Amino acid sequence: MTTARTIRSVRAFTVRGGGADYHDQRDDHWIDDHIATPMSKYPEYRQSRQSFGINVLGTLVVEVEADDGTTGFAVTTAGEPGAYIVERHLARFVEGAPVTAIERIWDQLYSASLFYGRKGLVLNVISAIDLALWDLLGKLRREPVYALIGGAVRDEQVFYATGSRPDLARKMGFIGGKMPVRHGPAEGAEGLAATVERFAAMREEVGPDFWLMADCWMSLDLDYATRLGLGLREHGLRWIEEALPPDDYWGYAELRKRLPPDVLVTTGEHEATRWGFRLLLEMGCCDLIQPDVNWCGGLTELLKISALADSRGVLVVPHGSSVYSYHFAITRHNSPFSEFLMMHPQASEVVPMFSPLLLDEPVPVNGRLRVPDTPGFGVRLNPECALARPYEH
Ligand SMILES: C[C@H](O)[C@H](O)CC(=O)C(=O)O
Ligand SMILES: [Mg+2]
Repeated sequence: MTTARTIRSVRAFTVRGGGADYHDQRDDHWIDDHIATPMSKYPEYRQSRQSFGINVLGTLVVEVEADDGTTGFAVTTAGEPGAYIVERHLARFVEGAPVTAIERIWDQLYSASLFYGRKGLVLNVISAIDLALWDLLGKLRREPVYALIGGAVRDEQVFYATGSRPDLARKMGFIGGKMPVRHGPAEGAEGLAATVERFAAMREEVGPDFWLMADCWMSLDLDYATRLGLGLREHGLRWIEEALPPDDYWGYAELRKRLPPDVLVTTGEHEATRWGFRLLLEMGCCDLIQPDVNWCGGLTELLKISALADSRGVLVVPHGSSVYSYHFAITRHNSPFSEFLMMHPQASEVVPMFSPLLLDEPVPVNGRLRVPDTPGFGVRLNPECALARPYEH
């Protein structure tokens, strides 16, 4: 009986180069080529996000082992600081607990770290522990995680693609393409015009019906976001994403009021917990929410966030997070499509999102994916990726 099993140990490893810290790429990658950020006001940090440290953390791998030797694991963006938090603080709430005590463990992880956590790195760590526990439970019960949380509501998931080439994404069968905005307010009217021109040219390439979105990665201000949203609307903008810093709930609510209803305002990938998303929903900040299951608190928390959104008729379109969100989205009526982040340097091929870290990581084919029935999340760690364990306890 699974309920008799307990957790013998939890271990925290770090690894560099892609994986969950998907911004940790080579320097010829589209994802680090002059993309607007909150640091773009400083010219020395404008060309490369790695120059200000977007990839400073690296990947955290959390492994949980049951008393029968079965192991589950999950990954997130947290690196060595995350490993420290697992091994020196949060391990005590996991080791010795029943493998089924996922809710109680989550509450202890969150409550015990409230004095220094609440969002960001600590919630990334809690997310990885939570996802590792779900992976372990699935392996012990020999069920895919999606079957543990209510089962699939559709046969397959459809995807839009994020990257520099929506024109190629359309040919690969994706339902839409999301492009990074490359110029922020510091680059003035010229930068805004360049974004509109690039979007207009892409619209010509993809035709009138293919979804085109703009990802602003927290880089704009309310006035600029309003002008950009109106400018891109002329070329069929479907949504403007993360236009403002995540704490500016008031700015998002105002942006939502200023833009016409056919331009969706979206955000959420850097938000965490049911309370953070409740604020976004109750303040009317956005039309759909985009939590990242590796950052928002894990699957246990995302199920709560999703129910909140569903009660208000709001879609939940998880930020790209590979198998960890596929098993969630396929079970939710209000998650009818998902994001796939194009991790090929030129966005010209479909490669696994957390490559090279995971083996058996599924990818969309012709823009759609059937979630495999393999137990847990159905992936294995690539033994060729050298893991370090900096804070063994
Ligand atoms: C493309 C964006 O700048 C970022 O790298 C990824 C992201 O925000 C998303 O996939 O959404
Ligand atoms: Mg985004």
